[in-house]
Amino acid sequence: MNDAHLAVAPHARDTALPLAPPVKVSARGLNFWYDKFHAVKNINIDVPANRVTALIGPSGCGKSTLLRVFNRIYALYPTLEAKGEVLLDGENILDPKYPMNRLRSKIGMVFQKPVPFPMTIYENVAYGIRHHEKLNKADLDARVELALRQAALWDEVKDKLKESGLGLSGGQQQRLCIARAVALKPDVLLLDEPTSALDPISTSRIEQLVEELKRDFTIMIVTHNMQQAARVSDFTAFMYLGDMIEHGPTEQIFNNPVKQQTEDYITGRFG
Ligand SMILES: Nc1ncnc2c1ncn2[C@@H]1O[C@H](COP(=O)(O)OP(=O)(O)OP(=O)(O)O)[C@@H](O)[C@H]1O
Repeated sequence: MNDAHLAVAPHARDTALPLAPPVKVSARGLNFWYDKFHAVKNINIDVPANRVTALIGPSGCGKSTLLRVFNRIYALYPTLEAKGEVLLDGENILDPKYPMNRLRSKIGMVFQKPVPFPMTIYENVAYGIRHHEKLNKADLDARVELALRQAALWDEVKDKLKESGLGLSGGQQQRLCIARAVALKPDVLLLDEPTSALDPISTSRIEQLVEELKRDFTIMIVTHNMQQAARVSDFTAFMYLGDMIEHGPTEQIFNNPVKQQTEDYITGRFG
């Protein structure tokens, strides 16, 4: 990949959106260890509300690890440790006193491989809602429909809600996983290489969807694909060996990076 000046999506300069969006999530002095391995090093970043922030960098640089720390997934494993803060609207979600249930409803995550639950399409979406809220049947139906619409899947599945989610195509399954995540009305959506298992048409569908979803959610996306980062994100952070080398508006990172390492990566000199 040798294109130093990737096309940056026009939405990055969208004048309909305010120029300086408020900060939704901030990492402050964030470090993470897999046992003794220091995988994420002293990260400080502000993630703007209702924008897409892409994490890029060569394989093993810590992108997915950082994303998962934002969802405190590591807390399930005793040898994993995070230090520092992740502030969501000013509250530290890494504080063990911050309830996990609340965290799961505020920060949704979608993984690389679509993994629907082995249940109906309807239940895939309703399951999480029921866990967090008590709704009557009509309200639950409405929430399931809304989530499937937000995930741009409703028209394709509205006549087969009682069929298994596993019967959908890969791209549809990934949109079902997105519906499952947005159904809880989270503030933040974390997308970990959401298109890497998908064909080009499904990939472009999801990219289009990400553009629509940022009206309602703050989005962080890990991607291997620099063109994808340039297409979908408003802000980009470049990581290398656990450090965040540089972050800023996507247009600046791709066209006018400050650090030599960023330029080398963007221009395909390493990685
Ligand atoms: N469960 C684990 N136990 C120990 N080390 C791990 C574990 N998961 C990841 N690592 C290490 O942490 C570092 C960061 O990994 P991570 O998966 O976050 O990188 P990445 O930038 O997302 O890579 P990729 O683009 O290849 O997915 C790597 O050196 C990796 O080997």
